[in-house]
Amino acid sequence: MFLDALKSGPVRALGTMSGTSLDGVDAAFVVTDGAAIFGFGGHAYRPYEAEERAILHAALGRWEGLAAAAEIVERAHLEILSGMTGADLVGFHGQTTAHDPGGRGTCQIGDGRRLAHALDCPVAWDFRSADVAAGGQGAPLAPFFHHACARYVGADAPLAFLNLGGVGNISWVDPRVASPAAPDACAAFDTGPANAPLNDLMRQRRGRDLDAGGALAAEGRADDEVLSRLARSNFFGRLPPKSLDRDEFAWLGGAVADLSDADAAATLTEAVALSVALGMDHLPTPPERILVTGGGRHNPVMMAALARRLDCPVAAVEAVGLDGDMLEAQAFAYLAVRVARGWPISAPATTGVPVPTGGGLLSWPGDALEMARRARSG
Ligand SMILES: Nc1ncnc2c1ncn2[C@@H]1O[C@H](COP(=O)(O)OP(=O)(O)OP(=O)(O)O)[C@@H](O)[C@H]1O
Ligand SMILES: CC(=O)N[C@H]1[C@@H]2OC[C@@H](O2)[C@@H](O)[C@@H]1O[C@H](C)C(=O)O
Repeated sequence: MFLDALKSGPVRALGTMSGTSLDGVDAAFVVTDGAAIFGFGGHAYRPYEAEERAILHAALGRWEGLAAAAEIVERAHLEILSGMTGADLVGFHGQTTAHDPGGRGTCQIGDGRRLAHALDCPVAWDFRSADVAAGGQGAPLAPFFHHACARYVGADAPLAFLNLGGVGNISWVDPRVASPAAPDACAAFDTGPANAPLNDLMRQRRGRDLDAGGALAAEGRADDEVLSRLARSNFFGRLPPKSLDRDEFAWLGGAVADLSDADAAATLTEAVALSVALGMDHLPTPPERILVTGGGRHNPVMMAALARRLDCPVAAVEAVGLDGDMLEAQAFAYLAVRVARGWPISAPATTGVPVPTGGGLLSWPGDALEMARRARSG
């Protein structure tokens, strides 16, 4: 069985990600023992349909009344995962609808017990709640995986992974340190807004999901006043660890309201690079280079702005043979194995949790039956 396989070495873990940009579900295999990565496997993507996306959008910022959204998340995951056979364990990220680690906590939807039952496979899920309950930010959680990636690709000096999804986050990792939970192995934080404000602008003004290829931003000029206002935001002066809710920089939408479509897109694109640049001083040492992952790396205007504003080389993660469309799904495959082993998935320098902390729930195929039996008898 799975636990025996885990004792004897690497397993095939299948991770999923449904991120803040709400475009769809990514799923990807990683072969790992929860420490080292031994290889990557197949992957798949299941976009949310327009109707599903509308319901998920309406769920953002909400803490209750989320049954319809949770059902969509579970159904979409079930569809994609049932077509991917051979997993020993699934790492189900679910969907964050609201995130306020210093206040109400974090709201994660999607029930891993149902998936475990339907897929007949153990499922690790609800990765963030325990970290928040222990006083951490609950995010970012990818740093331990990024650390393993740096070792997998043979890096021999500190480098940084910059994820540009809806929100931006950066992991500084030192591959010379063996354990990701060691104090000097990783440092991470959310950098600020990434594609979320730009996507929202495109939806409102152009009825599109994104500024494909940065085409609209390329026609415009970034507005210095809006960028200066952004730079004055308290968020950038705050020391890490720190994490963001998707819509914490939603005011940017109002700030560009009087600009032309192209200038507004150019400003929101430049805002991403500016936010990252403002975070660089918070890294322990200058990284050898920054490897960009997530959808933002497909936007050449955003990538050019980063290259212009940062003092170190910037490249997409493909430069070291990784897959930037799947890295987050792979992260939750890797973290699932750590959850199953009872190993930490976060540390003081990644989420601000007081000590390296495990977390995540592990559900087995029988758990949903037990849950239903209890509900009937109770
Ligand atoms: N070809 C492209 N041109 C411009 N932007 C793109 C392109 N492809 C993707 N993007 C941007 O990347 C976004 C998706 O990024 P990604 O899948 O990394 O986000 P996510 O995982 O949902 O978010 P997060 O990492 O914040 O949870 C899209 O919504 C879009 O804004
Ligand atoms: C609360 C939450 O879901 N945060 C996400 C979000 O999307 C990007 C950024 O904000 C990051 O903090 C995190 O996801 C990545 C995968 C992480 O935990 O590393």
